[in-house]
Amino acid sequence: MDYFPQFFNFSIPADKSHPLLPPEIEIRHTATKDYSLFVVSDIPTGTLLFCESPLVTINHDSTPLDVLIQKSLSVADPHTIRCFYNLHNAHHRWNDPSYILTHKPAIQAGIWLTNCVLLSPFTSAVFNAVSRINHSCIPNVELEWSEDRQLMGVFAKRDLAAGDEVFRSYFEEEVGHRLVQVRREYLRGGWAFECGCKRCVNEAAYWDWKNKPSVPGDNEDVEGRMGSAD
Ligand SMILES: C[S@@+](CC[C@H](N)C(=O)[O-])C[C@H]1O[C@@H](n2cnc3c(N)ncnc32)[C@H](O)[C@@H]1O
Repeated sequence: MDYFPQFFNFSIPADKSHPLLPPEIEIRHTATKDYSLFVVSDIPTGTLLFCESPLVTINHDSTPLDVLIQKSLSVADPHTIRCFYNLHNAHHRWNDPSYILTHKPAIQAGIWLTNCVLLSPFTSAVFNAVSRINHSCIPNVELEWSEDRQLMGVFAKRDLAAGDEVFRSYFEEEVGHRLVQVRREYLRGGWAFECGCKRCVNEAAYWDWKNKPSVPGDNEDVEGRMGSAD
């Protein structure tokens, strides 16, 4: 089955409610990162926030990525296709439905690379609600894939307070131990965005301050901010 512009409604999820999320979790628009998930009540460490099955899954072999995506979408139902095209695309900006007819593979690959999660060394997937979770170098949730149930669980890694934004880490733990410059380069290269998490902003400010010739009385701001977290 192929898809046409009339399948798409460009109204990304309405603020607050999302069909896959429990009432304790809301989707909201943010000033700098487009959409994001927030908790509306206190949630203790280890709690399962929600779980979700994949929207689209790909088994990787030597076939080019765009061909694999096209193949998976060709058997997807219209609702899945609409959800897929509503996801964020950090690699390929577009907002004109007719654009899809000429730039389809690039748009699909852009959405895939912006949102995909590895389920195993040879399988990746894109999820509808999990895709709205932004990255932080101090994540407060973690993902756990259940192969038996074919479900992705989102678990609180720390105690969450009502109003907290939900963040996961887009990279392996060892990258999280590296300097801000390395972490940002990793996300720029692989994910096409400049990390604006509080840890990166604070650490980058520290390095800016450390690398510039010292001026008396110039450093209170940075030293004061270094202790805060997401
Ligand atoms: C998987 S999506 C996350 C949800 C996305 N904000 C949305 O509106 O659907 C990844 C995109 O979110 C944004 N993003 C996620 N974490 C970010 C961060 N720490 N700093 C800046 N932008 C971030 C980037 O545009 C990135 O390409």
